[in-house]
Amino acid sequence: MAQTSIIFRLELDHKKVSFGDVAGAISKAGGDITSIDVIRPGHDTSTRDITVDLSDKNETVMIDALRSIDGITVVNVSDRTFLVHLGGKITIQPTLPIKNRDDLSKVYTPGVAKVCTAIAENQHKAYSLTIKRNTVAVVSDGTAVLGLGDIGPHAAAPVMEGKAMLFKQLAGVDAFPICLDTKDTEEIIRTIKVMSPIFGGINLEDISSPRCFEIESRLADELEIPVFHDDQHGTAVVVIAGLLNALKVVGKRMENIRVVVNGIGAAGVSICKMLLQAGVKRLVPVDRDGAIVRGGSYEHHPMWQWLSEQPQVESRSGTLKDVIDGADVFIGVSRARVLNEEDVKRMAPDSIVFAMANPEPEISPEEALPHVAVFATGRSDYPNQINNVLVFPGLFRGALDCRARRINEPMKMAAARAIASVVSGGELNEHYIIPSIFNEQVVVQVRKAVIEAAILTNVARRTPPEFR
Ligand SMILES: NC(=O)c1ccc[n+]([C@@H]2O[C@H](COP(=O)([O-])OP(=O)(O)OC[C@H]3O[C@@H](n4cnc5c(N)ncnc54)[C@H](O)[C@@H]3O)[C@@H](O)[C@H]2O)c1
Ligand SMILES: O=C(O)C[C@H](O)C(=O)O
Ligand SMILES: [Mg+2]
Repeated sequence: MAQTSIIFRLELDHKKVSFGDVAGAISKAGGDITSIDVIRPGHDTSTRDITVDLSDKNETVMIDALRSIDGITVVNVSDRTFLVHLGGKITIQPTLPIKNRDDLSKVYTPGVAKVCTAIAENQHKAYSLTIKRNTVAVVSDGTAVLGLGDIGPHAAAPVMEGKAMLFKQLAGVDAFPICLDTKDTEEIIRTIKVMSPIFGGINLEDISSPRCFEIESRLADELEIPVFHDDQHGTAVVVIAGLLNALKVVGKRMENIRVVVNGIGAAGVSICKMLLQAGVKRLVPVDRDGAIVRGGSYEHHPMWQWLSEQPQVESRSGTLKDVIDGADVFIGVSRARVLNEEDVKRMAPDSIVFAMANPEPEISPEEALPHVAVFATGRSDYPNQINNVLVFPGLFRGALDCRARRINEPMKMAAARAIASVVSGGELNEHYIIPSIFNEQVVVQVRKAVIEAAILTNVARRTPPEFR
């Protein structure tokens, strides 16, 4: 169940209640007190901020329980998650101060004109003389935000700001969130193209399928900077990394496993493609209407049509509940709670379940864990977090540092292997198949692997000194 952290500001009338009564009521309503701050001490009454961890569902129960006690006044309730978003999560800062007219004349007119002219004469100088060398646009139209669906560009912003924070903190990449108020494929392509001169790369985010496929492939072809749809390829890369290690834990091989992928949207299509590249021979892609089968007809969806033409895709039709029977691996990038305990029980022995829908996985750990050998989700509050945040910071760090023209398949596979390799043989076990995002080796290794692959495949336009 999802946990949340709430701060209750309470005024206590000491003639009627003791702090012990408050603590007892909180615990009875299912909360854990994690901190207590005395805001106003007093003999007769006092005000305290009590931080409580509780399940999402218990919040109103808790408020009612506290209000019902004579002597407690609930002054305010604040959700700590909202508090960290107040005013947005990133800011822009100059790299040097402007202290006097001399400084001003260099960073701004008239001095700046010389620099502009230099770039006009040689456009490549934009990489050394502007923010282009280190800046990525994180672009969404708000149509497939996490698993929340089409919630619009304003509501998408907290996720895009979050991605920008992660880019900066983990890899030193300056990323700017851009939420577009259009769902029109051509308009999105055109908008990104016209704003591209200032950016060194484009990270597309939470754009629903199937539009995301055309938007990405057109931009990748038409722009000279890397364009990467995070939900497709970031997810596929991290899934392959997790699977490489999970297979070692259970002692199975890519060539022998039967894999069910549920949710053949942005993430699912790219995961299927990368599984095939990694050597999977039995693949069952499943969407809302059941399995996508070899020999089927999916004219309305070119990527599903492509999948149905692959020899490794099974021809047996059925619903998720049918095809899960005997599967070695389940990868969910669909919706919350589409699997239950009975379903995972019917998988092959030593099964692997990656339930990656956000914010609620396809099956909860409580239900899955007793029946599977390896379990992972996309969330930071459970073990084995398989999330594309392990990929995009290091991947763009590498792509920017070697000025890659694009991000190709060998670069993605190299990134997957690099992430997997951060967990050493001695550390690897069913609860630790994927490194933490706070493991500094992740960005270091992904960057290195991506640059090496870019140089080998001739998409690098610069060789960083340590690779010469
Ligand atoms: N952990 C991660 O790093 C990570 C990365 C990307 C996406 N995700 C999650 O994966 C999910 C899908 O993301 P996306 O960007 O691919 O979205 P998307 O909208 O492109 O695709 C979702 C697909 O799931 C299908 N679907 C919906 N309900 C289904 C059901 N009950 N059974 C089978 N298929 C169903 C839809 O028809 C669609 O094809 C979201 O919950 C998202 O948060 C997680
Ligand atoms: O944003 C995340 O946490 C992962 C992924 O990009 C998603 O859309 O769920
Ligand atoms: Mg996303």
